[in-house]
Amino acid sequence: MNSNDTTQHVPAQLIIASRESRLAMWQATHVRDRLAALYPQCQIEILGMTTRGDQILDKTLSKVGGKGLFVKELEVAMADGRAHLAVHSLKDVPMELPEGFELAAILEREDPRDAFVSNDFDTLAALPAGSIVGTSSLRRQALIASRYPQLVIKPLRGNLDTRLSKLDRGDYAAIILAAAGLKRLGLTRRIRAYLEPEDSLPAAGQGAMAIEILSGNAAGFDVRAMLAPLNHIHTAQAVQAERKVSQVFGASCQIPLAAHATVDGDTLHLRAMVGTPDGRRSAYAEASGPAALPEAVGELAAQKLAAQDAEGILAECRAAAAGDV
Ligand SMILES: NCc1[nH]cc(CCC(=O)O)c1CC(=O)O
Repeated sequence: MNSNDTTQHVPAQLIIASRESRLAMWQATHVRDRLAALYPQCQIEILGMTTRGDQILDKTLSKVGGKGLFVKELEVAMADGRAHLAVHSLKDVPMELPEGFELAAILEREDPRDAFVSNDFDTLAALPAGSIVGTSSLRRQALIASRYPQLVIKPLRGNLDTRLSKLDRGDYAAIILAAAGLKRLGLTRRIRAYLEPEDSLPAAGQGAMAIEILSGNAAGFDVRAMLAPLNHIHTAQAVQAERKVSQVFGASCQIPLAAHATVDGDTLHLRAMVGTPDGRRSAYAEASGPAALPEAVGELAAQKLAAQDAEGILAECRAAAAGDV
């Protein structure tokens, strides 16, 4: 057999585990359609599931256990043989996956920027003093606190539709959301302004989708090889560099941390930031290097942050989080 001939390995059925939010379902459907085009003989289905992260709507995620809450149930479904792959927003995937799981493909990134969404105002700068801005991201909170100290930040949880309805009923003057989610759901018209990476450096992995699988050929066929055509090399390199920075600082949702990379030919450019939630202290670094060695570029940026007392900043974050309970 020719090694390029994968047809013999294609199973009759493939099951995709997904959260049930509209964005998660859009993403899972996108993956299903692309796989269906590649493997017309395979029947592909989506198994929708509610995760603990979806159920907890009243607290800031950082206080209830962080990102893992959105992926655990999907991993259990794969381990039980109820699904072969899981589609995630990469931003929600913890840096360290549980033993036995791996990311098999990273899809081409959508717009990585944060978006300013408001019914009455055009930009953050246009908001009157005392305006309430909704975000539950410590990274976005730190940015707003440092640049717009006259604004009041209030937590905002729930899926995209829930967040938009809280804005529409007047709980907030404006909210900050990832542009990627709004664009995927056809809600681009809700975006009043984009926060450029210079002003609001995106979170590691923002705008990218990841496909997680069980390592090895647990199901008796090579899922990883089937997903390989969906992997977007430049996005994969960029997010590896970004996630390295997060990993070095043991990032949980409790740290305002941003990392954003772009790949230009063979070169990867990475920008990274850590700060305190009150926006008073931050460290910022840039690093460039071979796109083929993304983790090395990530480590270089992390070293530059460390040289600006990133550890001291993180210690302050931990103290703030502990004092908050
Ligand atoms: N934390 C929730 C989350 N995870 C991924 C996205 C948006 C889509 C993406 O970044 O791929 C969002 C919503 C948001 O931050 O506004």
